[in-house]
Amino acid sequence: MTLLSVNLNKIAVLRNSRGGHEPDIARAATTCIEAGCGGITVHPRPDQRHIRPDDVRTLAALLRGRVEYNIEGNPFAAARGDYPGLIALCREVRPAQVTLVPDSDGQITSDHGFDLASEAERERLRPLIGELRELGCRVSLFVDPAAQGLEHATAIGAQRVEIYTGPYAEAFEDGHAAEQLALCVETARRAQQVGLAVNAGHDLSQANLGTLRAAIPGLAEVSIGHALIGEALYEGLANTVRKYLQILR
Ligand SMILES: CC(=O)[C@@H](O)[C@H](O)COP(=O)(O)O
Ligand SMILES: NCC(=O)COP(=O)(O)O
Repeated sequence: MTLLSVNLNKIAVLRNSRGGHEPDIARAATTCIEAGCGGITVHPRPDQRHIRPDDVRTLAALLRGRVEYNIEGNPFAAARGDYPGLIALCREVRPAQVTLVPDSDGQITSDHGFDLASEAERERLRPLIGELRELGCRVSLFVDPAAQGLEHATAIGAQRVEIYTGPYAEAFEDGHAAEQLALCVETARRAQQVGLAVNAGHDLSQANLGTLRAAIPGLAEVSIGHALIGEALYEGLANTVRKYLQILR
């Protein structure tokens, strides 16, 4: 069973474009939950272009005891304005899972994972992972499709990795996904071999998800936002979530 976690960033993009409360994040989350999703993902960023700290708090209250809450983001990005930083938000709301992502300020979206072959990178992450685990959060690290150094991830406390599927999705669209898919599959295999559970995400869609899912045995979770919310414009949010769940059955 692969859990579907719906990323609501793009609902917040639309809302923020006008100010006000619509479309409403809580209503969108409730719709996804009632349609059967297993989790909700948000990726707050210091520039608050989409998910804001208050959204993180609202969703925490709404999701508790219902579905998994996955908060993604860069733990090293500085607090800015009323954005207190990723770790501070996690201290407040204690999500089920925190996915650490090494994206920089102002980056249009995530485009690479942590370099776990680098001891310096690992030592920066180690205390943060320790604190998050003490808070009761499961910790996942965003990694490249051809990630190296996975064998060190459990030693610093990580329990999962999320494989960055952007290159796979791009290759799929161009009709030659085999090479990128093989990288994801091999990374998943090596991660599982060292005791890490495997998540995947970025630019997954109804078109490319089934192939990825079939190729990675034991895929624990996919987090999907951009394509899913786009598809929902045509098909409705609940229907779209159900279609993803069909693919994951
Ligand atoms: C880690 C990842 O791939 C997603 O969280 C992606 O970065 C979505 O974030 P945006 O919606 O800000 O692009
Ligand atoms: N972790 C990936 C995610 O949450 C959603 O990414 P995308 O589907 O918006 O590209």
